[in-house]
Amino acid sequence: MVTDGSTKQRVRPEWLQQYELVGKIGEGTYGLVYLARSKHPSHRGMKIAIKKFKQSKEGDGVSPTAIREIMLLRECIHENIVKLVNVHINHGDMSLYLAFDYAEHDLYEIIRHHREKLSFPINQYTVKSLLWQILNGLNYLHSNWIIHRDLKPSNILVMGEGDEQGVVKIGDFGLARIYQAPLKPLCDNGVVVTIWYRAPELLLGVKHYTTAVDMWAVGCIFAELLTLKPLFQGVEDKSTPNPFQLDQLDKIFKVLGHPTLEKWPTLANLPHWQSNRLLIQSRKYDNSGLCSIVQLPPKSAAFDLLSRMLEYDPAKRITAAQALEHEYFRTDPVPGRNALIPGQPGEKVVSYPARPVDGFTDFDGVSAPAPSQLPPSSNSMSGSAGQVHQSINMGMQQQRVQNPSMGAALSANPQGSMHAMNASSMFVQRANTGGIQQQQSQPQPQPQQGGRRKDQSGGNPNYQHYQPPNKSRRM
Ligand SMILES: Nc1ncnc2c1ncn2[C@@H]1O[C@H](COP(=O)(O)OP(=O)(O)OP(=O)(O)O)[C@@H](O)[C@H]1O
Repeated sequence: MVTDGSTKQRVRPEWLQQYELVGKIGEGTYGLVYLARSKHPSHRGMKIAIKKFKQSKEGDGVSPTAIREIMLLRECIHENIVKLVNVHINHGDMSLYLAFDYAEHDLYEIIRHHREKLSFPINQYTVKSLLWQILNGLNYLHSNWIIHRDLKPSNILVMGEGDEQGVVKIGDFGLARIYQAPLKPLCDNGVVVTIWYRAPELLLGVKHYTTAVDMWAVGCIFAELLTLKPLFQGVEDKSTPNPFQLDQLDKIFKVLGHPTLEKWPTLANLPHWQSNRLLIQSRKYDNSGLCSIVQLPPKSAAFDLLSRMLEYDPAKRITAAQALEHEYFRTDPVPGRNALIPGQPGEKVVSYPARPVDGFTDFDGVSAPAPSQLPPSSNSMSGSAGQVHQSINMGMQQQRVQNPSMGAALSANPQGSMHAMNASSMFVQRANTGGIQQQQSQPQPQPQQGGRRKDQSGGNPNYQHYQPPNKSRRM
């Protein structure tokens, strides 16, 4: 127990005492992300990202989305997939906390840094290494029947200083699911891929997702790495629950031309193609052409790979496994493990900024007073979490208060319901999960080392006003 000097007592969950909470680093659809440091003697000071999931709307505890994320993540062990190190549940409000290895960067920030602060593009070696590692992680997921479904730059994490510097980690599996029944209709889930990275078959109402939706998103990310600008920036029409998003399709068709039945025979079966064909076909485009946008020679390996990722017909779209074998990765500069170093001697080293941390927002997303205003013994975040714990579900609460451990590890049974495990086993140890075997993909990127240099300032006025869709990304 911790008292904050007021009449209200705050309970400090035991699991939270393993960490020194530093502050909030981001916010997504499903909750807030915090930076913390481990206090454990063997890895004291190690940075951890803690994702707190919002309660489900029904207020009935941990949401199915969160359960899916845990089940998937606990099984996913691969160098290019973000590592889940710990799982906690606060029984007071059934809020869920997932602790991940912390990644200092993500592609959203890296691209933004080049666009807004630097006067040069991302070097070729870095682009290639980032892309190779995204594909390597994705190939692992797809080989294990997992579709990510929400790939976008902010979900592609890149490790900062340390042994894994410059290594890509695919993050945010909140929307992914195992598709053991690949043809199971997913209408009940709604449309899930963020609109700019959304594949055309989804926009036209396809009933069954395939791994090809991820490859489309990777194509969009590849183009964005080259140009520093989202390739298809459609405006989402939020007034409709159906997946048909005309403006997004419009942006795609403007660049790639109209899809045809010749190129995409199953187009005719898509519900929103049938109902909107005349409207779509009445629009005329003087196609700007993909190669002029990305400024790649049409015969280059890079352009060939990009076009195959942006193939209209999902059945013809290149797979992650095929993409890893593409000529693009065999030609100089070959990809490496540390993506954040120059490919060639003499090329500029870029120092990407650390994530901004909002140290005054507590675990409830509520702004706390500055530390100077707090009594010496209080910890604003842990205290606050305890407060939530105390205020909800008193029956369970009283039982829990007597239990020295306020958190508990989670296990999810095959029916998807959760139960708390013995508090003494509250650390979910990946080593014990018997996770999915890592698939070997080749060629393995060659490890490369290198230092960094402070960034070069200089804005690119063309992209000053670029904003991500729906919400601001940070804080
Ligand atoms: N392991 C991590 N280490 C460091 N930062 C992370 C980590 N995981 C997520 N983040 C960052 O936290 C922010 C919010 O992430 P989150 O996954 O909750 O939302 P999102 O991907 O931005 O959006 P959405 O959840 O709506 O898809 C992002 O900037 C993301 O890069």
